[in-house]
Amino acid sequence: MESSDKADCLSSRVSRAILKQLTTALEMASVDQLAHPMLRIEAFVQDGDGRQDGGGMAGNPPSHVHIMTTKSIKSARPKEDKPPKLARVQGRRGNGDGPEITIVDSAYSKTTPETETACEDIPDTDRSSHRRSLGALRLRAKPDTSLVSAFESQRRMQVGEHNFPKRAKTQADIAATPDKSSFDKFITGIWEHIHGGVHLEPQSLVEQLQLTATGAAHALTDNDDPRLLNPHGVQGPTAPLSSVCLNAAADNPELFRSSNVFCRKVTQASRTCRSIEVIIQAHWVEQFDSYVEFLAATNTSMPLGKCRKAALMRACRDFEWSEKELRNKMAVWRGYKQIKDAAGWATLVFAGMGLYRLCKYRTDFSAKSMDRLRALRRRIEVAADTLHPRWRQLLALVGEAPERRFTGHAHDWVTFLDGSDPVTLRSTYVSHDPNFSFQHIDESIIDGRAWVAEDPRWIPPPSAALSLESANTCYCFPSLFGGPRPPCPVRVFRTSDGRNNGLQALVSFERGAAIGEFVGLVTRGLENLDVMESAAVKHRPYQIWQGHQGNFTRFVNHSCKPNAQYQHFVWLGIQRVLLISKGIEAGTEITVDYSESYWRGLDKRCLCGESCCRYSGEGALRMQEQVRREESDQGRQSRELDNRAFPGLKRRPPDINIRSSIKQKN
Ligand SMILES: C[S@@+](CC[C@H](N)C(=O)[O-])C[C@H]1O[C@@H](n2cnc3c(N)ncnc32)[C@H](O)[C@@H]1O
Repeated sequence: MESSDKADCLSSRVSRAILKQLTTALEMASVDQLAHPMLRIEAFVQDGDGRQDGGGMAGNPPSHVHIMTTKSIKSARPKEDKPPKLARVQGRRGNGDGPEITIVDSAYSKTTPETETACEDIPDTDRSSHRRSLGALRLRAKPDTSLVSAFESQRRMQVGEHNFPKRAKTQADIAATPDKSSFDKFITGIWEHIHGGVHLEPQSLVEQLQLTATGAAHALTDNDDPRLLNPHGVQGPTAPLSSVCLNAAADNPELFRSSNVFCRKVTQASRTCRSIEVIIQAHWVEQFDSYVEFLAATNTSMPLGKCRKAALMRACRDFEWSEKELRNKMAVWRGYKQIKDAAGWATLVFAGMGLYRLCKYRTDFSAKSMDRLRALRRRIEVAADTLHPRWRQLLALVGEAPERRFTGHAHDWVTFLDGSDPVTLRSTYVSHDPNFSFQHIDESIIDGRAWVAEDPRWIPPPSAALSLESANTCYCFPSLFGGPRPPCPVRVFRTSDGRNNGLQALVSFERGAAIGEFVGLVTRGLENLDVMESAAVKHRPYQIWQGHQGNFTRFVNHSCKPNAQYQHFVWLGIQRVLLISKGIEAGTEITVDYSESYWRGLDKRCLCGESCCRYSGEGALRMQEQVRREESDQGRQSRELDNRAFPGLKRRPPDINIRSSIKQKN
């Protein structure tokens, strides 16, 4: 008899014996009392060294047989009573050297007890079906492919050696998965946060309001009374939250004002908290690294990897996070540290929400990007120190010096595009003007000696009514004149081509946007100096001079292909000269066309470097010659005067003249 047949017989005998024992033990007259009786036997046969395969143990390959049978032990039933079929799985394990493992499940037997008992007498032709119906014990040399194919159309789960059980994605699954909308993500986010690691503790909020808002938020603003944060006078960290908030209706100006200030303070405080969060997290990564170094130094036999693991495990316990969670967070925090290393703490403190995304997805952490950040470092620090004088107080939390490095006005510093240390504005002028001084102003100052008590920029109402300039319809006006002007995102920088300083746009300005107003001393009669010439009323020209007073427009250079222009507008009856973008990319220099009347007869050459440059080299000389010829034309001279008086009406860009009255040498 073949070994497989022997196993079948063995299976039958064992089944019968167990069945007999079971019916006695369970005091059953017959298994027919059971609705779906099944018998399942599992047996192992292996070498006596106690090893099993698959465990990665060294030594001889295991020589064992693993036999499982799930056997129906009840006679055939009517079709409608059949229990649902179980999955039939047939698999093989082993490397071919030793006996194989065969697993066969048989759900429902059509065999009768008689056929089971007479196994030796079964004709060869019936044996395969007999074996299958028994789902019997067997040793199998090859898998029975007939079994596999018989169930190919059924749902099958597989457990691979290393895979977690999963159902393969079908093409239909992929096609049916729509992109999640932002709203769906928002809802999912709520569930994730409610069930996730968010800790909202109102009492700690009170502490934050008191400690952070009065300390750190106050650090970011100069002039507000921190007591306004707490209009109800919270005395200590244990005060209830209700005593902090404003719960009365704002039905009088004072309460409304308190509410405004309170809301602003809390908003600033949460912004400050975000800054604190990122610098602490970047700093924690530094501390983690130094703790790993400490472990490596004190345990010389411990490999660095193990030191890291030990530090991580220690941190996981203190954070009360899983290793996976901490590792994920740490990857982001390490990004913060890298950015801090390249561009300094100010970059982290003033980074927006983009910082998290950048560090989580590491979208652009190339060496080139880091070099760009390094070159920005000093420019960011100048802006941070001068516009937020107390921001460095936050650095006390990470053991850094809180003293600011760059004092004064933001434009008292000249920065370098290559990232070199900034220099003072004064130092860039003293070589040609030892008495150089510059006062930063937001509004023009009327030169009393030139204009006594009147403002030459004033436009009388009848004339204003006729003028297009009086319409005040430009959308730029609210941004420039509708409230406090925020500092303009521009920076004075040192040019590398002999034009001394220039003005750089830190953000992009869309075409038509007002960048700022040309302000300075409103005077008249100046000669041999760079001035803006204008006139609100015909035959009453005035000059705006930025020699000692002005704003950032003072540093706008000329280009023959400019990306901005000066334009007249009238605001509340006063003519203004605005610097308007023609479409400016972030990081580029802001330039205007000073106009022909500026360069005419000037013993300077234009250094704009544009291929269309009109005032340099041969072209410039030809232009100057032509200008000389034109100047002899008296009629043209008077037309020019008109144009200067009403540039907004009669001339389009360049419509304002910066005029240098330096006399022509000949
Ligand atoms: C209004 S200021 C501009 C800022 C100036 N570069 C500075 O450092 O103060 C005008 C002066 O800048 C210089 N300048 C501006 N544009 C120039 C250009 N395209 N070529 C040469 N010099 C230029 C000239 O010296 C001019 O007198």
